[in-house]
Amino acid sequence: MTFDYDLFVIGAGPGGLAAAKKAATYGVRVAIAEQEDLGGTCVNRGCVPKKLIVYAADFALQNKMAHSYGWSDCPTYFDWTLFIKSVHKHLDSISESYLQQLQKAGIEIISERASFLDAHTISIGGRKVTADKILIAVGGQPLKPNIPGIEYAITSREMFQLPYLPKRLTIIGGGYIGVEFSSMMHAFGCQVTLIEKEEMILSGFDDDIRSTVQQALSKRGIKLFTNTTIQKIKYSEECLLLTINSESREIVAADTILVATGYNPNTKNLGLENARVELGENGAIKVDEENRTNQENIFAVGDCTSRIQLSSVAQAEGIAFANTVFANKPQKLNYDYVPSAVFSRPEAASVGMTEAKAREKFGESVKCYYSQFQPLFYQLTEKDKQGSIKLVVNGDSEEVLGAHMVGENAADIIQSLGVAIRKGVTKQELDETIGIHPTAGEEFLSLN
Ligand SMILES: Cc1cc2nc3c(=O)[nH]c(=O)nc-3n(C[C@H](O)[C@H](O)[C@H](O)COP(=O)(O)OP(=O)(O)OC[C@H]3O[C@@H](n4cnc5c(N)ncnc54)[C@H](O)[C@@H]3O)c2cc1C
Ligand SMILES: NC(=O)c1ccc[n+]([C@@H]2O[C@H](COP(=O)([O-])OP(=O)(O)OC[C@H]3O[C@@H](n4cnc5c(N)ncnc54)[C@H](O)[C@@H]3O)[C@@H](O)[C@H]2O)c1
Repeated sequence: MTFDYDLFVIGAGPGGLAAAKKAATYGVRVAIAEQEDLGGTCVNRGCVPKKLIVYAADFALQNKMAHSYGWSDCPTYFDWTLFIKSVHKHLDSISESYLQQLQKAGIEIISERASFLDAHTISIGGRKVTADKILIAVGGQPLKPNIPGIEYAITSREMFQLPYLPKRLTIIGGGYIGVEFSSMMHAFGCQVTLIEKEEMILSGFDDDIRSTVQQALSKRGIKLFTNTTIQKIKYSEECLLLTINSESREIVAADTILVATGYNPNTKNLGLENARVELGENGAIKVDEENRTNQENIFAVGDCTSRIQLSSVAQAEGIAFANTVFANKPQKLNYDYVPSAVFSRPEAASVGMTEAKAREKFGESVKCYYSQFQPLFYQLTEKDKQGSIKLVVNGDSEEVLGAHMVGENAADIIQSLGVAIRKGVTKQELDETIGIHPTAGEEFLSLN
């Protein structure tokens, strides 16, 4: 049987784009369908605009300290509307550059929503196309909990479209998105309340990292409610009123409510039943280690598989898929050492096992090295700004199992350290390494 394409990719986020581009280098005839802008969540309403807002917020934090560094205080004004316009202009230019890259690679771009008619046939823009292999890379979308009045809350998607900064912002969910936005928006002068249902924010991270970030956010003036959920949200002329289910049963007033309680796979109305593709929990596409679904010719990568919902992971899965299927270079990803960072202030980053996970696996032989330090940058001014680092080590082999950090440049430091940890570096080898002084990263080389 002949097909219109060798590979049809649904979704042009980091996963779909990486797979399409890699497959095209192997001489494969590729088409990619995208219903919105090229680049997916990451470029258009995730990592990239988020990091630009982090940079904008850093100016506010640095301005506060500038007088300690000899700069005279002068009035400053932050124009959110102007700033967010220039962010979107930049995002458009990234989408445009993807368009050129895809065209140059000979990949056909179809700017429509795609859905399955059967395992080899896709319906798109009122026509049918066929493909030998199909890759599902449709990402996810924000999950809104079932709370009366939740329709008044916005998601991270709308945060990037805010026409002006709210005076009072309440965030439901103290995970990656909630913590990052609470930190950025507080720096711009918003009164931020963060509500988390667990005992501590940032579930999944090492407990020492969670508590350091939590204390730092509180110290900066973010109002935190943990062990707390929302009973209802009520609209009033002046504001939105949240009734919270905590010991105090307080009512919190907000101008804007951001809900950031997780991401669900985008697998509804995709016609997956027509192709008989099996779904798992919360509609995640079930795949094996080579990203193959239960259908021999259909694969899935990225957030829609709900493995690790990060851009770098989606991208790596896309490349591994193309190498395995089109270049006869079978590639399975190792998910044990995926580094990740929370771009709050202070920044937090992690690679490898948390102390709790390591103890679960290796028991009492696990050794942990923990230190809090005062980053030089803050030493002229805010005396209580603490960085913290932690190494989790297998006591028998001395192998480093995990590294965790809160503080300036944590993401970059952990990323580099991740290479050594993945290669099995021992605590002794770290101790023997000469660092760069004065930096925060050198703290990892002298832990005792
Ligand atoms: C606010 C925020 C901040 C984030 N920050 C970071 C960060 O700093 N670092 C990090 O690593 N990750 C971050 N992430 C996560 C990251 O954005 C995702 O993990 C990543 O984008 C997943 O890539 P993907 O290719 O699986 O899906 P997506 O990027 O979601 O792309 C899927 C694409 O498929 C398209 N699509 C869906 N259905 C169809 C259809 N039927 N037909 C055609 N097209 C379709 C969608 O329009 C979308 O463009 C962040 C996420 C958010 C929301
Ligand atoms: N820097 C980054 O890499 C980055 C940044 C943003 C998002 N992301 C990705 O996007 C995904 C989605 O982010 P997210 O922050 O929405 O999800 P998340 O899973 O990181 O956090 C959700 C939080 O909401 C809490 N929660 C759930 N229901 C609640 C309720 N009813 N009331 C109060 N709290 C509740 C959970 O306990 C959890 O702490 C993440 O899993 C991450 O993979 C990554």
